[in-house]
Amino acid sequence: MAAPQAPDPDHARSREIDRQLAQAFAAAQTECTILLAGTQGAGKSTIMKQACTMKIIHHGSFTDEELAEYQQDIRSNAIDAAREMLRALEHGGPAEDRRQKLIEVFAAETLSDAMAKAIHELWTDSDVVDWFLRHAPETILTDNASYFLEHILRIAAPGYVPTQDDVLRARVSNAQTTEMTFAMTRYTFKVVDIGGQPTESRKWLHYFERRYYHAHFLRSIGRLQEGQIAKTHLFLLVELAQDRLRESRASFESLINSRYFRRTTIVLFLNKFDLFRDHLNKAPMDQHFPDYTAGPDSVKAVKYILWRFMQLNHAKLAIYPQYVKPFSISFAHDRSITNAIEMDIGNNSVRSVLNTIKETILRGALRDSGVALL
Ligand SMILES: Nc1nc2c(ncn2[C@@H]2O[C@H](COP(=O)(O)OP(=O)(O)OP(=O)(O)O)[C@@H](O)[C@H]2O)c(=O)[nH]1
Ligand SMILES: [Mg+2]
Repeated sequence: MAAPQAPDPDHARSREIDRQLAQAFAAAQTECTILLAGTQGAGKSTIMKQACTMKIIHHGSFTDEELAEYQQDIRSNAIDAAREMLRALEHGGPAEDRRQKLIEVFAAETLSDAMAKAIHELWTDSDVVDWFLRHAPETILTDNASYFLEHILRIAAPGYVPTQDDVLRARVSNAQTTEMTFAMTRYTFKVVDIGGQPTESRKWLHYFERRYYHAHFLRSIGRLQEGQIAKTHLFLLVELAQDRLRESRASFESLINSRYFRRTTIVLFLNKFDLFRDHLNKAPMDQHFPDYTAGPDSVKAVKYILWRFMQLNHAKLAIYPQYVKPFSISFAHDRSITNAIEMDIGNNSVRSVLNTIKETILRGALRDSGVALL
């Protein structure tokens, strides 16, 4: 009797490759990959968090467990904010006695009750407030430092559970890539946050390289037709911080003119509009852009910045600008906005941006994108 034949490893491998190709082909029909790119701190994870609350859209918020997970990070954000305030006050600020007192309690690493009280006392001191106003722009605190200082007593209280707004304002830099998938009608959106460490930006190109070769391979063996590949959209986040615009413009220019993105839809998010608007009076635009002459009007200033970015689009890609306010919680002063365009900018949410994109895709108005069409 003939001995049973040993399984042919080549055959098994070939079947496995077939299975993977079939899977990739099926996914390519309806999957839309959104790649979040942008310099460190531009707001990629904040958009991710916002998309995450969309995922659980019916609850419209993070769960209590998810909120609680941020407690430590928010407390350390608050300590960092207080340190930043102290550093700024070192340069001739008022209330030197209270500053010294605060430095003493800062010996502890965790946010104690005494520390929170001392921070609160200093931050609400009218001389300190005036001094910060008078010494802007060199004393403008970063991002949401003033928010955490304002809420210091609540954040330090025993049993503190962060609110959704606290979580959106938390700064937790991620070096690792995170992915999230959610469905909208027949599309599956995969949002990929590649992390913004300077060395990580290389990963963007790696990521596209992999997709490029993979899709090319599929097409070359006749499994994919033009337009059937996964749609990949590059969401480029640019923070509207005047002092970081030079760096953002450089990375924008190299990315959009790279061969990988030649057929990719680019959505340019001009982010942190609320901070930009608040800083505009304290830090006039012409300090960084001498040819800008339209004064402290935030809408004109944003349009000018957008124009400067669009000038770098040598490859003439389809770029869709969006102004986004990622926080669903409204800012008190938003109500006073009367200018219709400004209203539009200030009230745009990630959800409406994604909806617009979804509709545009469904209408087929956006060019088919993705590196396989290179
Ligand atoms: N006020 C305000 N703060 C924002 C906005 N977008 C992001 N932030 C804050 O900016 C900080 C940095 O945002 P992240 O989302 O962590 O930035 P990132 O791009 O993920 O940064 P890395 O992970 O370091 O690459 C956080 O404290 C956010 O809350 C905005 O539109 N307005
Ligand atoms: Mg991040």
